[in-house]
Amino acid sequence: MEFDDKFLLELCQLKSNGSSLLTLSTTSGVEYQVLTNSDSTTKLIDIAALLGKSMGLAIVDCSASSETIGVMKQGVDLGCCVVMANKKPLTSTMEDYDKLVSHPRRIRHESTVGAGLPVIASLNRILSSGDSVHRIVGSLSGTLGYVMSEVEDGKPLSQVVNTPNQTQDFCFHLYPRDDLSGMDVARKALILARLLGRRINLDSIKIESLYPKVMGSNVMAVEDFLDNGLLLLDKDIQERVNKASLNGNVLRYVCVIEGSRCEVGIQELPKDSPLGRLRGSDNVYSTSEDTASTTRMSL
Ligand SMILES: NC(=O)C1=CN([C@@H]2O[C@H](COP(=O)(O)OP(=O)(O)OC[C@H]3O[C@@H](n4cnc5c(N)ncnc54)[C@H](OP(=O)(O)O)[C@@H]3O)[C@@H](O)[C@H]2O)C=CC1
Ligand SMILES: N[C@@H](CC=O)C(=O)O
Repeated sequence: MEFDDKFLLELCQLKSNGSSLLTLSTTSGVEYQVLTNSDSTTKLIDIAALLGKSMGLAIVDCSASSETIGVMKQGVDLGCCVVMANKKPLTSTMEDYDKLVSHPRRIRHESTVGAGLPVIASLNRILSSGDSVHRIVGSLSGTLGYVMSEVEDGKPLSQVVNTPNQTQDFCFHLYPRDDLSGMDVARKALILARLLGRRINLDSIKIESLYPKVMGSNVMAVEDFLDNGLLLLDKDIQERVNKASLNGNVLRYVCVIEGSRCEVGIQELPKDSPLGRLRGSDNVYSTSEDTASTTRMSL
């Protein structure tokens, strides 16, 4: 069935208001069904069993949930193709990862790293040509890129996070700490490291969070974090920005993968470097194919 523009617009408006798709009630006349998680899992598996092997049915995971891991793995077993924007299945255990990538021609997850940049395709191309990748450096979070640009322009972090943003294609909504903890970038780093053949888990990655553990989601409610917690961070980040600026540098949230090193965190970088020149939510990704960094690909 094809959804018409009116219906799709209603869906977009619902999500822009921060509501759940489960609350959908449309006047567009389109026939649709809203399924709870357990209903949708059962239906999906039934359909996958029917069409997976015979038609190469593709299951698409556009959630940000860990709950989809089981169904994606069953889909693979039932002969389906799997397509993911969701990073969580690919950053679960090595056992889950091995299952998901067990048929390389049947998995695609281009937007898990670099959003619209063809990062995964380019990296796979280099690796399948037989070249090895020595180093990856990138600014891989549109959200943290935007935050760093805004604090560089003198805005307090609390204001940047709390102000709805009209010009960017994201906003801090229900889970601001997914990005601010560095966890979302760490997941991207893990996906890249595993593509390079590293058999590591999330806990092997050194992650710098923009807030202390006492402001974590298991300690502080999201409203408290947004209204009070962030205010406590403003001074420190502004001091770091000013210190970098005195050296002619800027702060960027950077992912580095090299040898056994895999880390994500704030780095002070020259203003005129590829990452230093970034503004707003743009991403930059660069690989070096030899230790001297003379053979390089940048996106
Ligand atoms: N936004 C971006 O620019 C980019 C996003 N991504 C990735 O794409 C994914 C989606 O991002 P985004 O659209 O911003 O995230 P949202 O949180 O806005 O949307 C996630 C959707 O998934 C639904 N959902 C959550 N859990 C389940 C489940 N168990 N089964 C079925 N559906 C579920 C949610 O339902 P409900 O409506 O009920 O909450 C919601 O509609 C994320 O993994 C993100 O990291 C990747 C690249 C860029
Ligand atoms: N949170 C990411 C988007 C989804 O992966 C970003 O800020 O780039």
